[in-house]
Amino acid sequence: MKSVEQHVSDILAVVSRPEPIELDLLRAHGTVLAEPVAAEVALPPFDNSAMDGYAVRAADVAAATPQSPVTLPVVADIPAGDSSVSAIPAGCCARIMTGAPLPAGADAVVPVEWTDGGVATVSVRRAAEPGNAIRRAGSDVVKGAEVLSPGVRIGPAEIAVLAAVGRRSVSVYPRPRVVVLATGEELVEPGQPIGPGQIWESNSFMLTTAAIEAGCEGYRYGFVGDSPHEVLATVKDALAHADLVITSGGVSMGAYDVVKQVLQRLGTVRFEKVAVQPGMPQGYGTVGENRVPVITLPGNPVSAYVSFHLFVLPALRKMSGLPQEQLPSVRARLLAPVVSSPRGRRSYLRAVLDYDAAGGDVAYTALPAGKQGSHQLSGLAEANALVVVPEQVTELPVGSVVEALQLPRR
Ligand SMILES: Nc1nc2c(c(=O)[nH]1)N[C@H]1C(S)=C(S)[C@@H](COP(=O)(O)OP(=O)(O)OC[C@H]3O[C@@H](n4cnc5c(N)ncnc54)[C@H](O)[C@@H]3O)O[C@H]1N2
Ligand code: MOO
Ligand SMILES: [Mg+2]
Repeated sequence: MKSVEQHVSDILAVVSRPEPIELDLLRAHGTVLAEPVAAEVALPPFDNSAMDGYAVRAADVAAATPQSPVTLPVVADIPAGDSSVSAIPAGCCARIMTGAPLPAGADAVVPVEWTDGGVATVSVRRAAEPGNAIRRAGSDVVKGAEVLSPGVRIGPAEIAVLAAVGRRSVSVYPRPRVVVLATGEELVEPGQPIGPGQIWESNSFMLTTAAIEAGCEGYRYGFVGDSPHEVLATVKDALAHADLVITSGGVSMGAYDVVKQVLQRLGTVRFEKVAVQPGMPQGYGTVGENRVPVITLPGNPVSAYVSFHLFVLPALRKMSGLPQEQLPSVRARLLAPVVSSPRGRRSYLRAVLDYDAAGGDVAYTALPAGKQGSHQLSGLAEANALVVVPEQVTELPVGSVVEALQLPRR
């Protein structure tokens, strides 16, 4: 059987990072930056006041105390955005607001709270050190400095930085369009009644939303039955709209597992067994004239979920322009035993990971969440981690220290 690592690297070989596009700032939210961004001007661009108060020469108010305040004439009023006051003479001051340009001649700002708030003259009760309440030009960013590097995901903080350096649009990698198609004759749309032998379809909903949470455009193509004709027609149609097609179901040994036969006809897709539990039957390749990458996941719901995190996420990262990165991994102490894990396959058990302040160098506990069968979905919602049981390990007592992969936060 093939290793998990080999399967990830095989999948990464069939997907590629797209050419960057220019997007308006708000549309760029959630995408990955494709260019280094530098500040064209210093930030702040000019010396300015950090407080509402009076721009003074520190020397003029050096003797001010509550008992003997210093009174100065107010020769100008400087709101934010007003650069008309170029300088103040010695022995005078200007009323100034937060963010307003500091006039030449002034070297300190006295907050209004230290004064009587006068308009024509002001009485200052406290001395200000030179530089008090002044934000110097370039004290945030010097001119020409790189403020963002390529490969970062653009969230609100990055948007703030981009806007603050004057960018209205940026070069980013387009969000991958991920089309999800489930297969299975037994499937029924949720909301419709189910008959004997039928179940409600869930994988395409899970996979579509997981792709969206990973920053992609996710399209649920719904599901098709197990007729080769139907699967073929639907996959062909999906290809026109996809940078990646994810299928669920129909990849194991069953007589009606048609995904295999259909995709082999449409392109170069390999179907293999990966040494993992759950998620053993896997496929990947490219299909159609445009060689659209396809990843075929097993139909068992938990297998599809775990496979998404192990095999699809790395592909989505590459296609999004992100650097490769594993799920965050911590060491945790098991709160319940692992009774049996298949020899030769690495198990991923969904678990509840908790911080353990008393744990010393093992700072987490992990409690396997619910029943662990590939069809047993119910424990998934409470799980926030996958506990890794290595290939050669078949059981683990309570208290064993294990590796736990943290699932993306919701
Ligand atoms: N003889 C063998 N049988 C099976 C093997 C094997 O090696 N030899 N592997 C087992 C393993 S492991 C898995 S995992 C599954 C994979 O099956 P398929 O990918 O072929 O998926 P299906 O047969 O279509 O369905 C499996 C299971 O999952 C349910 N399912 C499928 N799609 C959905 C969906 N969209 N929403 C909810 N549930 C879904 C389906 O009803 C089946 O119960 O094969 C084992 N068998
Ligand atoms: O490998 Mo399957 O995913 O055990 O159910
Ligand atoms: Mg099957």
